Amino acid sequence: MLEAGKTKFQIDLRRYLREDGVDHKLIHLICEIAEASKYIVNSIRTGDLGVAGTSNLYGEEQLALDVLSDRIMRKRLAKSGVVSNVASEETRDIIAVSPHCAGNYSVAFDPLDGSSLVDVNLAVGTIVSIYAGSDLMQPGQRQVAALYILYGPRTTLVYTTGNGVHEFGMNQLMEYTLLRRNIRLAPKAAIYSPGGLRNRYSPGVENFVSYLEENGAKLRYSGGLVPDVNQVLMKGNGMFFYPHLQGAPKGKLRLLYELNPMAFLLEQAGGAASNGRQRILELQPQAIDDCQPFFCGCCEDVAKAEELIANLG
Ligand SMILES: O=P(O)(O)OC[C@H]1O[C@](O)(COP(=O)(O)O)[C@@H](O)[C@@H]1O
Ligand SMILES: [Mg+2]
Ligand SMILES: [Mg+2]
Repeated sequence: MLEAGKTKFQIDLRRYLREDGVDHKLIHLICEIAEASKYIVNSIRTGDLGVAGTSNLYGEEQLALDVLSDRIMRKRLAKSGVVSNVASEETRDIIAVSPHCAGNYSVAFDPLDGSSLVDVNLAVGTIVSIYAGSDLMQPGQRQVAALYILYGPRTTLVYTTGNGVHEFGMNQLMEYTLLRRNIRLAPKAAIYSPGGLRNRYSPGVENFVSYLEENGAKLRYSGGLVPDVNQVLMKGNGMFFYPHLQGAPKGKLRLLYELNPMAFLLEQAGGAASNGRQRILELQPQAIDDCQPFFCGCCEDVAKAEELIANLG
């Protein structure tokens, strides 16, 4: 297997996917998404950082960057020739591209995750979930691939096709080359990222925070799902949660666009992801805008969160 830094040449994403035995249409799709990200990163670096004057399905004000990133992704996917249906956090319905083409894939995505961090110049991302065929309303365990792109000081792409989790970095030529293969999580967290308002936590979640702190876990929270989950994965010993809250029993994060792809990646790294009562990847989505509480990261801590929530709520 190819190793970063152990060969004379950089190993690029397409070559790595081929070596990984990934279906050629899926390779094409992932590489098209990687291409789209070059335009998104350019927009983030130099584009309009203001509001678009519109709102999305969740009633949230859209940034010009939300709208632009969504358009960049949708155009690229529509022209890829291998996509049946797409669903985006920024659009109201599933959009049919070529719904009846056999052998195609369907894609759900969050084009710009962490919009509230744009004005303060913190890291943001794009999250992508891929299914074979045309059905996007399936439990996440049927995903064939998931990935995110992190627009931080460096741009990185982290993917799984069900054969481990691999990280690529964008080089000076804007090509993605291998940084780390087979990223793994330890069983227990040394850092934790708690989302949502703490004074609205349930007793179970409040106890979970105490448990993490008593076990020496340090607070590390940016407010962006992609950088926060990336930190859990790359440090290999973290816990992220955005729980059910008083007044918001389903939390804030979206099953199709955010939780399923992140859960697939975390499980592939030896971690776990739960809504506090059930494995995320087993949940049947009821609507494209379904939200769920989210507890993910090191498997022993996810199990502890489930235990405390079962006992205390
Ligand atoms: O600051 P809040 O409202 O608690 O929410 C933080 C969460 O919301 C998000 O920004 C939601 O994603 P979007 O930016 O794509 O809407 C996550 O990245 C983050 O984990
Ligand atoms: Mg998001
Ligand atoms: Mg978003």
